[in-house]
Amino acid sequence: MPFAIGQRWISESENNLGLGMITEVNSRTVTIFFPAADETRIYAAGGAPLTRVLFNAGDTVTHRQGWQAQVIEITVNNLTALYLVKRLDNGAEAVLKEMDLAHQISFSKPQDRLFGAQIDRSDRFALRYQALLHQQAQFQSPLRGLRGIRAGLIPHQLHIAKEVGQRLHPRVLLADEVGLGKTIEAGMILQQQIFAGRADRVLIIVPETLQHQWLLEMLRRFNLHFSLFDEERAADFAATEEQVERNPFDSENLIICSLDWLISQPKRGEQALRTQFDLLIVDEAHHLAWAPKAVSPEYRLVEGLAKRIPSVLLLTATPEQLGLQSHFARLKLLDADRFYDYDAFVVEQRHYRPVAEAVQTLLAEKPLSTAEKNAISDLLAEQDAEPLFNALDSRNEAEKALARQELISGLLDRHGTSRALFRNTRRGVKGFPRRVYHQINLAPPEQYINASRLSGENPEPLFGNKEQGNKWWNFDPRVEWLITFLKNQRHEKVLVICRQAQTAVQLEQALREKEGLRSAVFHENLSVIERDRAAAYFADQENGAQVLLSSAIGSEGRNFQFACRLVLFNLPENPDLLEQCIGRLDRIGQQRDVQIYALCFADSPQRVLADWYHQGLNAFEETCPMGAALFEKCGQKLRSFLQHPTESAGFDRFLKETEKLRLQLKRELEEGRDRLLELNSNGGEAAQRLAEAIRAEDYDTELVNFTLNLFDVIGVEQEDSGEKSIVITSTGTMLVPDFPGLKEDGVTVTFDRELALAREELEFLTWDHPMLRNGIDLVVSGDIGKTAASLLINDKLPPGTLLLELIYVVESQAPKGLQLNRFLPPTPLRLLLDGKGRDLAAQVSFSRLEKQLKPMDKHVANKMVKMIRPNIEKMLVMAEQQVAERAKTVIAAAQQQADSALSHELNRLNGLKSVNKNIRQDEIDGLETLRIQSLAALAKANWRLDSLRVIVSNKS
Ligand SMILES: Nc1ncnc2c1ncn2[C@@H]1O[C@H](COP(=O)(O)OP(=O)(O)OP(=O)(O)O)[C@@H](O)[C@H]1O
Repeated sequence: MPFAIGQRWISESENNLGLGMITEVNSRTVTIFFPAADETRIYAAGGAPLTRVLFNAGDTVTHRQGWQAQVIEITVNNLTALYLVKRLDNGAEAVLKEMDLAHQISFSKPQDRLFGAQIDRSDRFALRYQALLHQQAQFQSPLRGLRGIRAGLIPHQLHIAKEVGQRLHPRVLLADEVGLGKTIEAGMILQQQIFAGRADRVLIIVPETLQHQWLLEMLRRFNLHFSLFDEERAADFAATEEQVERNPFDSENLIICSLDWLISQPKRGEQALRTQFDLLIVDEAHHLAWAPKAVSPEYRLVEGLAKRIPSVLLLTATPEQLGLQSHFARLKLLDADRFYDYDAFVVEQRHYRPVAEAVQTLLAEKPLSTAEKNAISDLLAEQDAEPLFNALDSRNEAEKALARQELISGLLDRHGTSRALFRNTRRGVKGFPRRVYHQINLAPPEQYINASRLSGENPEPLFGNKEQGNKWWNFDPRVEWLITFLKNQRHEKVLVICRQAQTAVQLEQALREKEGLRSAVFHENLSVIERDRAAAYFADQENGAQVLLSSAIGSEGRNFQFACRLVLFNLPENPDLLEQCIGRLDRIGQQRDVQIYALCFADSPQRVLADWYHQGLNAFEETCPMGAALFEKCGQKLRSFLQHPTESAGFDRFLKETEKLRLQLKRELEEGRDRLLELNSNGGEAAQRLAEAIRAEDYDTELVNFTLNLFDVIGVEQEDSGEKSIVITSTGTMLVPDFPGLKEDGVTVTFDRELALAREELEFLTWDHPMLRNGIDLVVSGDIGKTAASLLINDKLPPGTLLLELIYVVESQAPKGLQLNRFLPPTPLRLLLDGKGRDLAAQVSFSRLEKQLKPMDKHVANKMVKMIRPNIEKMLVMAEQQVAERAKTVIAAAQQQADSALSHELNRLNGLKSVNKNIRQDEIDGLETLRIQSLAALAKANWRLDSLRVIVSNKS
């Protein structure tokens, strides 16, 4: 092509110079200036490594002033081009001279890049294809959001997380017994929702004492960076002279704040209500008290939020702590349609047994008796159970299993609280240590007797302000006992729980002054930072405090399983609080038996309570799920014994009665409600298999190879640091200025879960890690590897045989809210065409071909592409025709999958509506609209050429 001044060309060997302009031409040389790089090159006119840039009608071009336009027509005048264009900014038509084109140029279509001399390396093309395949696999993987957490693989947690995390808008109460990992479950649900694009904005509301713990857990285990909001932070958004007041909750996407703060500062609660969040988590949700005539402000606030926020997770280990009504009210927050009438709920609770039995038979894969079939038909009155019974008799095992599963989930859904409530118990989760109870009976000091103060459960506050000799810690034998106990166990960490902050503070002083014992205190009058500092001081194994003296607030949520000795200086006032206290130590990760010491004075209310807890409820040595119910039932009698602790008549009988009631309730719960809940909550064998599947993916060679290759191709330096970890650092020669997650001074990464658990400073790499997800994104959304040219060394092919390897991507560009990636993620389709347009992809796999390829010199590649451009263009047309069929099949399968998944959900809701008149029609309509919109969007799904490689054969 002849050169002329003003023409635009690009360098074939130095793409980064941008779009050059010919400034001088003579018979021997051509001079070209590259304004973007401010460089001039002079080439021999004959063999200049330059490619002419000409646009065609329909292409988008950029003017050097920055505006963009679409080419309508091109005319060439005196060897330079004039483009008639339509501006994209204002729609006006204009003439754009070639020399006025922007100096930076980047072709995005692979064929434009190929013909525009922007040919990339073959290894980058391969990386791009692998990245596309992995991206697709990750979108479809059932393990997404579950496998990347820095945590052990515990089946019941994984089961709940998977079951709930994949729902469109999960609204559930996570009520595992204390210390079984509700925080981890909530985090995994959240992670899946984030990955699915369903949750961007998340609000976590927790008690003040747990804010930092949540902040750390989210970061450490899930790589989620939350921001902590309190009054100080919110005050930054106050109105100034220049600005009106802004809503602080609009300023971040992931927010943690305390319930106490939102309640004490009603304005903040209102601001939270005015912000749109996608997901709400409320920890220690038993604080949301509700009674018909006494709705707590906490409940009211969360009720308001739960009405606006589509996904809600409530967490509590003791759901019935404030009574069954409050429990029901909380379930109502989650699903007002399912929990619409308290009386009906109470009746329903009594009728779990036949449901549990029917489910049990189905689970055991035993044939159903006629009576059982009748019972099921009654229970599932709204639907015809007959076809499912017939399917159970079928010979087709898969059909049978499906029918069984449908019956079970139908029964659980409609007649249990199961869809909204998950509860695992220690009984169902193996590997917990024992709890050993020690009742320490002490003689009461005279002061307490004389002052007739034994009628109070904690006498010591009355002796806190007395003159020195009469201060309680100078005569209370519990102090001496504690000192001796601590001295005898110098190397053991001990958690001491008192009822009041004052007791903890005074005890600290006494231990320090009397024996120089180091202790940390933890109570409500300390700031949040001071509390965290105290907890950290206690946790420090080398230089930390031997003992943590805590008021009752230390009994919630905290992780103290590194200690195994609990001293109850005062006894908690109800069985659920007692369980919360013991749960600080008796939690996942506890390696030793938990030793519980209750300090009691003879004939004191504390002694009465201790005996009732121990002999009546057995609540020290075992969890007592029926504790709250028994406390309600026996409360009055218990109070009378507490008021008259010296009158023992009838007390033994009362203890026996309580025990009898407990055993009876236990049996009922185990056969009925709890059995059902557990069946639904622990996931059985499927959960074990899930854990196994994730374990098998840890250290997966595909993952390791891809990651190392990614680092390699991008130019990230890797150094093996032994012990299954690698140090990676950025270099000045990386393909991109920044690699996601790579810090300036490097990062140490590992693929080993155990190592990552033991060494928190290491990044635990899985397909879910941001470094991989963003790294994949970096490759597939950019231009890396969009084109390549390679030599195929194969003696069987005639030299010069041309093959074109094309990667198309089928995708749907629908609004994010439809979350179509679950049905149709960007899906790569590979074609390998020969000159006649035959697709050899099925015969010659990517990896097989890859092994026979050799890189081609860039200069040679550009020359070759120029020469064979007409052939390539013909093959591109043939490829377009061939890919269409395959892409349509992919789209049709996605449509079918979407239809069946969304129709299933719709049928479920319709089914529920027939037993529950309160199911809102608008909810059903909403789901139907979603189904229609999703199918319509999928019908518009399209495909595009993503990348291509020119391959020419040669002899070895
Ligand atoms: N899968 C896991 N791998 C490692 N540690 C875990 C795992 N699950 C839970 N833990 C640890 O066990 C302890 C209890 O977990 P978590 O705090 O989530 O329980 P919880 O049910 O919320 O407890 P609580 O009822 O006290 O609020 C924590 O220290 C947590 O880090």
